[in-house]
Amino acid sequence: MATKARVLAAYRAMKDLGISEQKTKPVLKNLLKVYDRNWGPIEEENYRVLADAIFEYEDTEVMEKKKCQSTDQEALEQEAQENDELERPLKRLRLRYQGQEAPSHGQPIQTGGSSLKKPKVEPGAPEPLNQQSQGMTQSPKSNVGSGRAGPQPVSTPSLLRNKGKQPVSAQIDVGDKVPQLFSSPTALSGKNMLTERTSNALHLKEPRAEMGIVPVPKSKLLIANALIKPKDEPFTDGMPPDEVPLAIVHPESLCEGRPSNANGSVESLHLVVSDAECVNGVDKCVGAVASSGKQEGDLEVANIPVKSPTTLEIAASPLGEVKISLNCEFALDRPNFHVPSIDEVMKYMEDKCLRSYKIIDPSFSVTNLMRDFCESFLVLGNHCTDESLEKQINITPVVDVLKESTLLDAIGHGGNDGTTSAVCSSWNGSVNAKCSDSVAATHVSDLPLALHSPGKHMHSIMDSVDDGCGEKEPSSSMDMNSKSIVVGHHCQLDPDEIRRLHDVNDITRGEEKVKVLLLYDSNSESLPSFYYIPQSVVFQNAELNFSLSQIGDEDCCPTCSGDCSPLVTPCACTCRNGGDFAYSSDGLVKEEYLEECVAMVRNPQKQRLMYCKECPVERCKNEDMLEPCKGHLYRKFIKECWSKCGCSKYCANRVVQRGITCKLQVFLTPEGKGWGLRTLEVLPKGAFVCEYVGEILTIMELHRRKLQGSGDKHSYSVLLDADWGSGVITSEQALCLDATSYGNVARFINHRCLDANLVQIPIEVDTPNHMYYRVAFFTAREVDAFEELTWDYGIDFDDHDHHFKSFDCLCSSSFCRDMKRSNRSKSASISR
Ligand SMILES: C[S@@+](CC[C@H](N)C(=O)[O-])C[C@H]1O[C@@H](n2cnc3c(N)ncnc32)[C@H](O)[C@@H]1O
Repeated sequence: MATKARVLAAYRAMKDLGISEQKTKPVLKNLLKVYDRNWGPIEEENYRVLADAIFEYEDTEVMEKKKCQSTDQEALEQEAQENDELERPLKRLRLRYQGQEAPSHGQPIQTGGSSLKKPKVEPGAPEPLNQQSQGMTQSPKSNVGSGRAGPQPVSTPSLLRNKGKQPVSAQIDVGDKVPQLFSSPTALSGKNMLTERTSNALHLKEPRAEMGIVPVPKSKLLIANALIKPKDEPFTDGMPPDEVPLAIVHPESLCEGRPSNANGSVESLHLVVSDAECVNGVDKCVGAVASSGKQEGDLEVANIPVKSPTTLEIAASPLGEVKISLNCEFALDRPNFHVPSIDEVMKYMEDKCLRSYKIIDPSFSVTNLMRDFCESFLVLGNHCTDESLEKQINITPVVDVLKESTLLDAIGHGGNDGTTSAVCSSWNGSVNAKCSDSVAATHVSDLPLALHSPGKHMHSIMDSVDDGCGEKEPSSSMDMNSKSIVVGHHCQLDPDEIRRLHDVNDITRGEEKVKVLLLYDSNSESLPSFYYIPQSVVFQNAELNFSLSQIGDEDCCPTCSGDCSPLVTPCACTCRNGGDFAYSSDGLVKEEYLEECVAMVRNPQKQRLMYCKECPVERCKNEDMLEPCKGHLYRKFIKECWSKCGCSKYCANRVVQRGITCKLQVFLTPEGKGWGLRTLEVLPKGAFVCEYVGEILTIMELHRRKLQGSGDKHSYSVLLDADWGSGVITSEQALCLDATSYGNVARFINHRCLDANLVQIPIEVDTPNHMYYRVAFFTAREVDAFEELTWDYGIDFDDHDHHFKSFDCLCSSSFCRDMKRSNRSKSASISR
């Protein structure tokens, strides 16, 4: 790009941030000097460096003015500190580009006349003490605010503005055990299969010493981290003293001699780290409570003293519930305090972040920041990846905590999407953000995993939610003050129930490259029990040879390399596809190929049926009185390249084996077909959707299972009969896929007569013997986002002995074979 165009683009970017060209010009000039006219670092991240430098410049100007006005020592000290801070971002910037696009060193950075010395960077040189202590805030959470994983070129808020104060962010240590502060009586008897506690308890690490902050012994810190219930808040009036809400320790019972103030509600919140006497008192009492037993699965509390009088509390459970609670008690000192709307607060915070913390990322939002915060907690707590939790957490503003139902909605019944997160603010100045991962989201819905009333003396806000175990505490037992802690208890579940607990955010439980969502609401029937498997597995005696030796050179292309598709002469694999590639370069089944496959299924004239001499299906039914074969549809195969071929995994002739790539969702069909599968994005014609995965069985075994009766309402089997009729097939060779107990998303695809939007194509990957092949579904036409995906099961609705349990077809296709059948029988009965 020409320099002029680059300059104009930079002006434009700054203008978008409300920075005038006049302000931008001198700073840009200087930055170009600093970077030796190298635009790369300046243009990066939407001119972040430039914006940062302009802000720095403005700050410097303000400081210069201050310097002129202020003469006393204090002002000078402050300036020194601010100068130090000011240098740091630039130092980081410079360090970042050192050795690559290195700006010329040794030049002073001129920002609009104010000369900023470039800090000397000496490798290995110790950093000044205050910088060290600030560096300590650069735990993973330092990046959480910006929602970025990597190091940030722009100073984080805590680095710039938390001048010498105790760090806001807690250091979370995983694996290091500390005693849990709160417990419930049920912990003693609790047999909780799901919440077996591991050593990865989340807790706070003692902050390292900072300038001006006296290190607090760990025991005292733990006390400061204790959740203390405000003494007499309206909802607890009349509550017997022993009815202490779960995880809330009444301060008066803990800190004797510590008086409450006039309104009785503030004093207890004032937990100052250095308040040794009370702290000790609390320590003992809390210790006593803790030793009474820890409820596995409880939320564990990490309470971070921000700076009195504000307390940040984080509660997390091994099930992945994370709750953040911020108590801004100074609000209580103000009689005119009103509860602002969460939207208002978010907006205000975003402006503040923009102004004060110089977060200029246009996608920055406080909600995201909180979500990232919770996500980080879950990541550290679960030892899982960010990716696996990515965007699972929803923050839902809920303001009116005085309405029980609203709060319950926010916490327990967070909405139809199954999420349970909430941000609540209350009249007493506490703000809660709660989020839970998928299991938690599921268990507050109607699925079996549910909350269990912890007993008479302990109440959680969730007690009023039907726990799914038949226990429902009256809502009067609910203590609204306990909202800062929500503790989940779980029923004992049998393995079958556990299987039912599908992760609403990804029913594949990470088995696929993409997540498959479950649209679940509390009115939904439960998802049938099954284990998600991404690839078919062989059951017992199914005769299936996966050995490499059976794949001869004629069945693969060992001499190919890279991608087979650009080859002029089709390779051995593609020869098997009629001498041409079945897939286009973008992975779609080629039009002609697809049309042929579709016609074979849809068009009766083009349908070719093959008849077995001794049909295995009939043999299953009655070997002694063998019925003639009813015919099997001839299908066109696609042969994909495979590991024994010389080409790479990214060869265009490998589509199905790469797995699902589109966004899918399992949902409850409104017509009454049960669960179904739909796409969340537009799919072009010929796109691979998914493979039908299940247990590879002999059809004898399928028949046996059918006779045994699984009790399942639905059937989940597919015959692998595309090559039957070519000779005598033994009972061991006649195979099918059964996805009843083990399967993938395909088990949710419902049937549609004739004009279904998916077509089934048999795929040969690693087994040249067509007794086994993969069953892949491709779109027969372009499919709209949110359209249900269907395929024609090929059911003859007149045949009641079909391997599929008969059902009344609700496909609503105008070609519906079942409808025609029922019309036929209706007209037959009329004519009789
Ligand atoms: C492979 S499963 C599909 C998923 C199933 N709906 C579920 O909830 O798990 C096949 C079963 O779904 C139901 N089904 C599929 N297509 C249907 C249709 N067009 N009309 C009525 N029921 C259908 C039948 O009970 C059938 O046995």
